[in-house]
Amino acid sequence: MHDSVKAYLDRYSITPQTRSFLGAAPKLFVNGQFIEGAATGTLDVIEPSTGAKIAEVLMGAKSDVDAAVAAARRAFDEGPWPRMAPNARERILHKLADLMERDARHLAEIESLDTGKAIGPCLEADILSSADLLRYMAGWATKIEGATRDISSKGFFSYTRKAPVGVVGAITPWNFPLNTLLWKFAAAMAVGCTMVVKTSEITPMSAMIFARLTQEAGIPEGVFNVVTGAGREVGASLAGHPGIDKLTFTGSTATGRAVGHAAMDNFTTLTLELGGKSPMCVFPDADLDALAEGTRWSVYFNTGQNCSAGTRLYLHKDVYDAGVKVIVDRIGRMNVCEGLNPDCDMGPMVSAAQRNSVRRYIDMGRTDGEVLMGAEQPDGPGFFVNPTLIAMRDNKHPLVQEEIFGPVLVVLPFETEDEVIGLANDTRYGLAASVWTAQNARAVRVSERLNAGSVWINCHDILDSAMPFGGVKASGFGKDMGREQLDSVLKTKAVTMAL
Ligand SMILES: NC(=O)C1=CN([C@@H]2O[C@H](COP(=O)(O)OP(=O)(O)OC[C@H]3O[C@@H](n4cnc5c(N)ncnc54)[C@H](OP(=O)(O)O)[C@@H]3O)[C@@H](O)[C@H]2O)C=CC1
Ligand SMILES: CCCCCC/C=C/C(=O)O
Repeated sequence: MHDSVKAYLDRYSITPQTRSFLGAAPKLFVNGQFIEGAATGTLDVIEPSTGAKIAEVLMGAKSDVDAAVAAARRAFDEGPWPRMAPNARERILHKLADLMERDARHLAEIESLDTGKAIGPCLEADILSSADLLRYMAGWATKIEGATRDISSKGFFSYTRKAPVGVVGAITPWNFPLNTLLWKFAAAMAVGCTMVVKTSEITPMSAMIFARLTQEAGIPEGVFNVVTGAGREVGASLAGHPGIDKLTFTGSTATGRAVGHAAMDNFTTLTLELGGKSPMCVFPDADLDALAEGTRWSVYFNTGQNCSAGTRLYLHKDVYDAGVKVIVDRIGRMNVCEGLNPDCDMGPMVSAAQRNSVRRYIDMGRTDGEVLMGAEQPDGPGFFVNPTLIAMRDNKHPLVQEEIFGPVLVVLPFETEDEVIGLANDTRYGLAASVWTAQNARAVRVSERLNAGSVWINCHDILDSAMPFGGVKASGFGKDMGREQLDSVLKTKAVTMAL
């Protein structure tokens, strides 16, 4: 391990579990075993606050995906998991949530070291919220119901029967590695599916700890499998694998399109949770302090690496200056530093490539807009980008239309309700949006007209295990979380019996 990372770890009292995990390279998890499989080599895992290598991960091969899918298939076709009493599955999932809570600090440390996340928010938003989702979905295990349909007048008795869809393939991103894995895992497990997950090669570590916890909780072998490796190899072979029954993906719109085509070639059912460029529409009567806090939580939290971040701010002209001021005051106080620092509000970007991409957008903003905050970038080996606010005029500009995935907020003025709805909906994306006003009637009216999967009123990015999440248009389709997700991991059979 590089001296700078050793010194970084020594500055904070990390758990012994984290130290020992970093000493041993994570392996693939297939059929209940940690194996090297057919891995062709390793990939360095880079710690973003120092820019130095912290671990290595195995580069799995296509044959590892085949082995993992075969294990998941056996576990589904012959194993106890889909066949056990639903309340037995429920108990195991609650035990797994207990274990996540027991090891929450360790999981948060690993997630922070892998992604650069600020440890405090990471503990809450990444780890504990994932355990909460597991408990929420565990409760559904005993509540999967079909229905009877009365066609007795024709001399028949009919009912529907819900059954687990089968083997679920999941491809997860690097911005919320464990959390998005749980977004896929919890519902699938509750109803009795089995699963193969391919994690992002940038952030593979928390899934490995989670795999150990699934063993400890008593999830049978083959039910949950993890194959690390490159997207273009492991990810592509999982997406197009004829042995999976459902593919669920979170990531970029471009990759989502490719995996979607691959899945459709096999008639594999599909959930795509893709990019966003979510608008915040702020009317003159809005609570601007709440708005500033909303931008902190949504745009700058997680260094802007959040698909539903409210990164397009439309401020009514009457509160334009006041809105900008309150945001600059609030966000300017954020502590941008290394993620393990307990006082960290915002850590570095996940990778040098992501930092460079964000800097290119900021450079564009310097030329084509007016920088109101940030933009100057810290030196040093870590992948830091300061919180940035840029005034723009042209709604068609790439800074206003493209997903930057960094701590960069663009602000534009508007005058009328119709105008802001037009501006907000003028995007290829449709993941989320928010309305900020003291008038309930206006809030509801505007929320009805915003074309997005989630609309928040006087808040942004308030997520809950019970609320479905997923977009429209180039933000994808299908839902994670909420009871709405269950249908995506179930198949419905219509049964009719002659009386
Ligand atoms: N909606 C969201 O939450 C996310 C959006 N993004 C957006 O995407 C941009 C680029 O990030 P990037 O890491 O490239 O995101 P990707 O969409 O490429 O990565 C998401 C997942 O897909 C995998 N993957 C990559 N290529 C393929 C493929 N051909 N077939 C199957 N799976 C594949 C990745 O693996 P691997 O990492 O190994 O390549 C990762 O596990 C970001 O700047 C951001 O705008 C990114 C992440 C999450
Ligand atoms: C406060 C936002 C939490 C988002 C958690 C998961 C994000 C998923 C995504 O970006 O796709």
